[in-house]
Amino acid sequence: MKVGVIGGGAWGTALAQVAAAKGETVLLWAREAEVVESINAVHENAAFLPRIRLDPLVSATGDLNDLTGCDAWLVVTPAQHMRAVLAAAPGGARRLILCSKGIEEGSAQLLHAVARQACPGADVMVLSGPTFAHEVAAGLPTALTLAGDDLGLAEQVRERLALPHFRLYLSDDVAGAEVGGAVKNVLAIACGAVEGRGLGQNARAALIARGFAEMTRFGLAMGAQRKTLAGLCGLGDLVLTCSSSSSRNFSLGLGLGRGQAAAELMADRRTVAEGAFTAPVLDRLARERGIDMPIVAAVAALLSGQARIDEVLEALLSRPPRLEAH
Ligand SMILES: NC(=O)C1=CN([C@@H]2O[C@H](COP(=O)(O)OP(=O)(O)OC[C@H]3O[C@@H](n4cnc5c(N)ncnc54)[C@H](O)[C@@H]3O)[C@@H](O)[C@H]2O)C=CC1
Ligand SMILES: O=C(CO)COP(=O)(O)O
Repeated sequence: MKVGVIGGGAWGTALAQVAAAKGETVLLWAREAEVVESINAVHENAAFLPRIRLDPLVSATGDLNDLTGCDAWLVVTPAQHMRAVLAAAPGGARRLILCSKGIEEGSAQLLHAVARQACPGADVMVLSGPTFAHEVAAGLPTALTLAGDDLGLAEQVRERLALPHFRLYLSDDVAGAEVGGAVKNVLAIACGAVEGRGLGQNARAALIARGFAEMTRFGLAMGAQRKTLAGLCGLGDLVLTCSSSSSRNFSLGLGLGRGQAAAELMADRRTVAEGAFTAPVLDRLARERGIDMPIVAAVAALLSGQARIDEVLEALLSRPPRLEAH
């Protein structure tokens, strides 16, 4: 059976390359005809992952029905479009490995809940970690968390995908694996804003540590395990994304920190900065559940245009002192 990849952005394409390197025949569904054409004709996704020559075992289709011949699907759409794409995909029980990072705005649900509703009867797992697509596609060493309720099934997936330079660590904490990736995107916007405003590296380190406290509070409230949040898919991904302008979320924050408006920065953007969509729903969830997430609230206010960078900074820096562990 083939491996299916749903989503022809940078990450879906890099994952297709990994599966092919393991000897799997891969069929990638892409929304854009030019991506399908480019992969099939010249073995490159020039639009989203340029200058990477794809393995001949990777082919592409624009028709979701062609995925019927694939028993495992790597789902790599932007979070906000996952439900619609899965609803349009052919039915039947199969293995879904969710590789996107975010919280659905309308339902305020994590993506594994969305996938279970869209594909009843499917086995749903989550693959997440510190993984810039271009490094993975270039074969550089990377380690990720693969989480599933059934560790036996997760082990079968690991056997099909893992490579010496693509290390998969198993976990049974599906919610924990998802929370880290969703929350770190919002915190990366904050770190980019700190950089853009010229606040220095001490401030960025403080923000990463206090951001991790927010991620942990939220994760525990969502049923995640603390050790998962402290692992690759939580702290690991937070550190990566908060320290590099290769991150789309960090670069969005850079612009905000320099005083540019979110609408201006988001206009004409072809690649996805998930944190911009996760921030408002995460802020709303935190308020509804009484979870203290001041950095997330600051990012949501900046993105909505309700506050300017210096206003959110003043609000954060004037918070009353308290015990660090709280
Ligand atoms: N790029 C990376 O390094 C990594 C990305 N991810 C996650 O993977 C997911 C996909 O991101 P990328 O592959 O980077 O995408 P990308 O930013 O490279 O490309 C944008 C993608 O969005 C799709 N898209 C736009 N509008 C759509 C719609 N209406 N319906 C369905 N799809 C639509 C495009 O077809 C394209 O595949 C995101 O959740 C991201 O957080 C996770 C790990 C690493
Ligand atoms: O999730 C990622 C790395 O793990 C990619 O981050 P960005 O979406 O911010 O580029």
